Amino acid sequence: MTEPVVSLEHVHVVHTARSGGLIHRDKVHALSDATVSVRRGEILGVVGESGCGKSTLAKVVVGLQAPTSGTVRFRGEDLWTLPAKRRRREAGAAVAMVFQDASTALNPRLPVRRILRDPLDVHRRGTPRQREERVRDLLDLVGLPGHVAAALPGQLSGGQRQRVAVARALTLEPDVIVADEPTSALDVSVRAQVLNLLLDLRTELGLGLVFISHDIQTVRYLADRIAVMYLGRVVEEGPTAEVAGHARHPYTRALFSATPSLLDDGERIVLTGPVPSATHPPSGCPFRTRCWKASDACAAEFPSATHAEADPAHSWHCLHPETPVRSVL
Ligand SMILES: Nc1ncnc2c1ncn2[C@@H]1O[C@H](COP(=O)(O)OP(=O)(O)OP(=O)(O)O)[C@@H](O)[C@H]1O
Repeated sequence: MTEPVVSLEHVHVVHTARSGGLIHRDKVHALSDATVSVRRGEILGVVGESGCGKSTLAKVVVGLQAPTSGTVRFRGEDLWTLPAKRRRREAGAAVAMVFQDASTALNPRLPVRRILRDPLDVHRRGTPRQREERVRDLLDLVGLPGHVAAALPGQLSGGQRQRVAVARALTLEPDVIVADEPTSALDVSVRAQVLNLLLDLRTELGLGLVFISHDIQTVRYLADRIAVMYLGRVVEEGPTAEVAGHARHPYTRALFSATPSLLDDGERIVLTGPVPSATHPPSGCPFRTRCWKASDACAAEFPSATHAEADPAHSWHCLHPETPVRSVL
């Protein structure tokens, strides 16, 4: 297997949030002990409810968010031990981000040509003529006609704008793109086009993709591997067919029970009770307060990873895992 482009090893991100005036500060555990990696040519889907830490994970993967503890490696190098200038250069060259809403992520006053040229100018890539050619190639790559170069973002449709955002992310030829809910602001009719564009780019360029979404069906369609997050923790991870078809963590099972497939038994699990706060997460397994299988032992500590015998790439953190449901076909 190839070396990961980015790998997170036991990464924690703790934010300090003010509450009750200047004196009192709460610690928000946005990401706890995350160990994930992404390689060229593979699509890692990250799923979980709102506030579970998906965007924080995305920012760590692109090098925008420093870990409070743990290690972030870019092509094997410990990113946050590098001097700031070099860190930005390494991160900028390896990974780029596509944000949720291109209408706010793209400068509305700049024509598309300038939006796409800017990173090339800043990083002094090629001659002015080569940069112009690169702009044309980028538009072509994302399926946009050349005349779009002269348009302002506001003159484009939502789908075209998101294609420009993807082109911008590709400008410096990254190995991996992180897409944080890239289609949620789009009409349903154009969502599939943007998703298929991402799939095509993976094939054509051997690009790696971290695809973050709360839409499980989309992640299932797109991803080779899935990481399931709950309250800052990755609770299950593995190949898509294993995680979606033979979920072992009760939370994953509940999440996927809403999207039946031939592989599951069709039982719908409805979670009750509020999602606990990331400021005061429950001790041990954070899911235990909503879990129908929780025992006293679950409050003691977060369970270490168990790996599936059939496929060690499939792992989960649970003391009372689900029995895998096998296909009846
Ligand atoms: N800068 C910050 N300061 C304080 N708390 C933060 C900050 N950024 C994120 N958080 C908190 O960290 C937790 C994880 O947030 P994050 O945005 O990563 O979740 P998410 O899964 O991406 O949510 P959503 O799907 O709603 O975007 C949340 O409780 C959030 O309120």
